[in-house]
Amino acid sequence: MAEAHARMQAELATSNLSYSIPTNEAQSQMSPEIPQYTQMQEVHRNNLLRGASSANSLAYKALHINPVTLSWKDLTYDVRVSRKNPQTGQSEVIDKRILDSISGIVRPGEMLAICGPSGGGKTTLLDAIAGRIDPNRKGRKFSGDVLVNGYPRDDTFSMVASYVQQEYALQTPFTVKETMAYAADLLIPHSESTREERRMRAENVIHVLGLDSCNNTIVGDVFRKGLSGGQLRRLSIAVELVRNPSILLLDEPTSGLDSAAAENIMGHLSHLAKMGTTVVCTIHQPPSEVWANFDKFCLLSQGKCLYFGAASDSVDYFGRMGYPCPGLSNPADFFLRLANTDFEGHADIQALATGFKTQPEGMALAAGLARPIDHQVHPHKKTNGFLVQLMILSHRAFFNNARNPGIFLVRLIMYIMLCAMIGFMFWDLQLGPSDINSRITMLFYVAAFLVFMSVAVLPFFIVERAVFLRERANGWYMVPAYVLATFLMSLPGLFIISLVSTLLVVLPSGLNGFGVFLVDLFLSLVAAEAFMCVVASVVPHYIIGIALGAAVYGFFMLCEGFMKIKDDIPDYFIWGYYIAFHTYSFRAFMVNEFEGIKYFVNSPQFADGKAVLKFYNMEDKPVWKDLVVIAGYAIGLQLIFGTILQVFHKGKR
Ligand SMILES: Nc1ncnc2c1ncn2[C@@H]1O[C@H](COP(=O)(O)OP(=O)(O)OP(=O)(O)O)[C@@H](O)[C@H]1O
Repeated sequence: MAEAHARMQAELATSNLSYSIPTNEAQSQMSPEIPQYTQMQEVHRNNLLRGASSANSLAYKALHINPVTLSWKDLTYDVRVSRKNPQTGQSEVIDKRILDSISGIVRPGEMLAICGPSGGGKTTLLDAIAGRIDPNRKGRKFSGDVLVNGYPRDDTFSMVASYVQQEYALQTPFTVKETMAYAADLLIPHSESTREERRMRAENVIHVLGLDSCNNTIVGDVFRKGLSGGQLRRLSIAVELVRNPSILLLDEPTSGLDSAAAENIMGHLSHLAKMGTTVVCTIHQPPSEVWANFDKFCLLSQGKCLYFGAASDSVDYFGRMGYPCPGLSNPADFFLRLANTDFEGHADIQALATGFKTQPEGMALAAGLARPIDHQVHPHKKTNGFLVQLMILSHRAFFNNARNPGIFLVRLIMYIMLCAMIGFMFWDLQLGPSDINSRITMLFYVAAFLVFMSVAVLPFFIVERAVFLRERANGWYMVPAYVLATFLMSLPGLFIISLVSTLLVVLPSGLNGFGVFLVDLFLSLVAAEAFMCVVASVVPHYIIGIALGAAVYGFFMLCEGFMKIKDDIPDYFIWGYYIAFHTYSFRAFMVNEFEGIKYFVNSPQFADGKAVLKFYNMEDKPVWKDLVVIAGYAIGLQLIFGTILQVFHKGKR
């Protein structure tokens, strides 16, 4: 027990935020709103601690949550869309109302479910609460206030709140334990915690979400089976819990799960709420077991609020409004049928939305919003510095690359197979006329096709992008730290691929200049990978990215000075010759190979290597300059990649 207390103390000491935590005395002076929370929390805490042998109880206690009341007033969101006018048949541009003056309040210890039919506005409302809607985008109009303990939400919101999105975005090669360890290392300031304390925090969250049994199971991907859907969902929640957020926002936490898994997750969320977390989740159609967990319920349809209040009062409310819920039926199913305007039998949405404001429940909401909040929270930003972030992200990126078969192993095998074929095809080249052709075509193939194969990594970069987006939107780290870490940690794998490829190509064929060949291939692959990063950051789907990458590389191959020598390239394509990094890569391979060849045997056209270079407009082109240009491309493309992430990938829509 003493050990458990020490563990809890350590947990509290590593709290990421400093809040004014209400004392018992302060709590007793709180408004009538608060005792409901504190008593409930206390009872729940005591119940959990009574069975103190359970690891879960201690873990819950160690999750010391600071109370935050989240409220929103009159959130209205219009989007400009074009549609066909049903009367005239002409297309017209209209302002579509996605959210129509939505208000609500959730207090610590409460779990709010935002329900409604598909397209009702649930995700938009959650995004609006979380500040994930960009009000400055063209064609959008957004108004209304979101308040944290009565104060306008500001940029410290990401320190108090965590958002768990619907799609899983986790790095696939890591186990639950490793994923949580990285989350703790990134989110908990190292200046205020020891490594041991961060590990303890991670372990506690693992206990809280019941993930102990799969502690050593990997997330999994197309190559390897890993966690189940329910476990993935819980891990997605767990990584955001590691910094003890006071507010937890979840978009469809049960989507795609069977009813047992859904019930299990909602049970965990309900526990978290009872411990003081303010929980808001969207949910499409909760089964009755899940419905039982909700304290508050909000029903949306066509962006309008049909009900906001205690879940337990909703059946009575709709009965009063003329829609009695049939006995023995799941209230959530009944409400969804009322709100779903796609099918027959729905309620009069406008009448319900207008009527709500005049009913006692609507007036209680308005009164709750007007009342001052008694508990205070003063979050201030406390994050790790650039170097600490760089160190952790580099560590994570290194092992992610090394263990992700799609990023390293599969590519290494592809390169080994292809380069072995090249080696055997061009075995022991001599100095005859046909060998001149063989050397040139081989170097073109290496410069063009080995670079082209970097397209294969794109789908994995798209998966990585989703992880980055989630983490950045939740304020995990700075973009430059992420870009630099991923860039630096891609280098060892690319060097191994380049070295193995060079060994398999240069040694069997007897090409010249092993060292320069290796450096040229390595830098070309680094530039190619940087280009793929840029492509991955701009395309909506990996298939479009592969098509785009293939098209650009195909064009660069055409322009690199082999298919047509530089002087013969038409003027309208000559820019392609200059911008393609393939040009510099191919030229460096050629100069490295031919500059040292003093003669050819029986070759009337080319007396020596220099004559070949002259024919290809490559004479007097120092290799080092081309290598510097390729390195410049790699760095420049990484800078473009970082700028795109910084400016366009803020997690707002
Ligand atoms: N930027 C936008 N431009 C046009 N329409 C939009 C935009 N954002 C949201 N919408 C529309 O607003 C409506 C609400 O979308 P939202 O994703 O919030 O619904 P939802 O209730 O979460 O649905 P689901 O349960 O299917 O996820 C939909 O009809 C959607 O097409």
